Amino acid sequence: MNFGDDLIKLEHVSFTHPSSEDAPAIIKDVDLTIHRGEWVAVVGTNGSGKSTLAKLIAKLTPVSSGEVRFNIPEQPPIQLIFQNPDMQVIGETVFEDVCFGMENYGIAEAEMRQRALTALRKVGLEAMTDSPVSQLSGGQKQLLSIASCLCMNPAVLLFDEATSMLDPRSRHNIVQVAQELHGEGKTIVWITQWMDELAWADRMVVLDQGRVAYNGSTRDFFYLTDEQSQSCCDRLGFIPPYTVQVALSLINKGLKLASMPVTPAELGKIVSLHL
Ligand SMILES: Nc1ncnc2c1ncn2[C@@H]1O[C@H](COP(=O)(O)OP(=O)(O)OP(=O)(O)O)[C@@H](O)[C@H]1O
Repeated sequence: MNFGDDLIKLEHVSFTHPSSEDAPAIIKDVDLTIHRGEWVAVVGTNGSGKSTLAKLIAKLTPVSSGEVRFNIPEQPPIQLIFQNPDMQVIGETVFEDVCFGMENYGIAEAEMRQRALTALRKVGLEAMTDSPVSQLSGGQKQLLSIASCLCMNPAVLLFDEATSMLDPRSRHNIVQVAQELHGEGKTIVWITQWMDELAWADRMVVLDQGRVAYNGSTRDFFYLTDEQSQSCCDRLGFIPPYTVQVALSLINKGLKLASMPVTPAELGKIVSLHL
């Protein structure tokens, strides 16, 4: 797949928290480019620096050294959807909250209403449009903060483990919304701990103790092996998604697969060739 311009470029970015300057850097010498229209997944274990990297990419946190460069004419350039919705929910009612960011950008009332209702419908919150935010569950607040970001129509949507509080149906729904937006040309940065969420990414980046340990295709991450028959996924100690586990088990049983599946649909297609 071909992608457009370089939208965001991180060059030798490092970050040390100002409160613990003697401690090792949290982000270490990261070089990373995000292209227009790309879906980049970022994975890493707890504490590997994913949320810190997200805030550096969105320029919400200043780098300690290096540079983050934007080549994004649109306004707003980027919206970060946090892991914890309490970081983002501001309004008294659902409708007020979803309109808050748009008000700051001076969007006309009628358009604001239309964008708000469309975003609330997309995330499945339209029935709660007039509800007080205080009556929302944690997961519903997360859906609300996703809706608030969607209706800002940024060039880049950066989801920082945004589905971690959601039930499986809502999570599936949000992945579908992101897929639709990606299909329309939006750039997506998707930070996750769920290996099955990598299936939709054009490229994945693995963060290990603040460093980029892998930057490439998901297929190569799971299937490309070294002389010791270890994949990058094995070496870094991740457990591959169910689809890849099934494919590897078929290969171990001697089946020659026509190609290496990452999504369940790809696996289904390959297995059907052997029936
Ligand atoms: N305010 C702070 N002061 C000092 N260190 C911090 C601060 N906030 C985070 N850290 C440290 O930075 C490191 C990276 O944290 P970060 O939240 O970016 O990781 P993460 O990969 O997003 O983790 P998780 O998956 O658990 O959310 C951790 O070791 C954490 O302890």
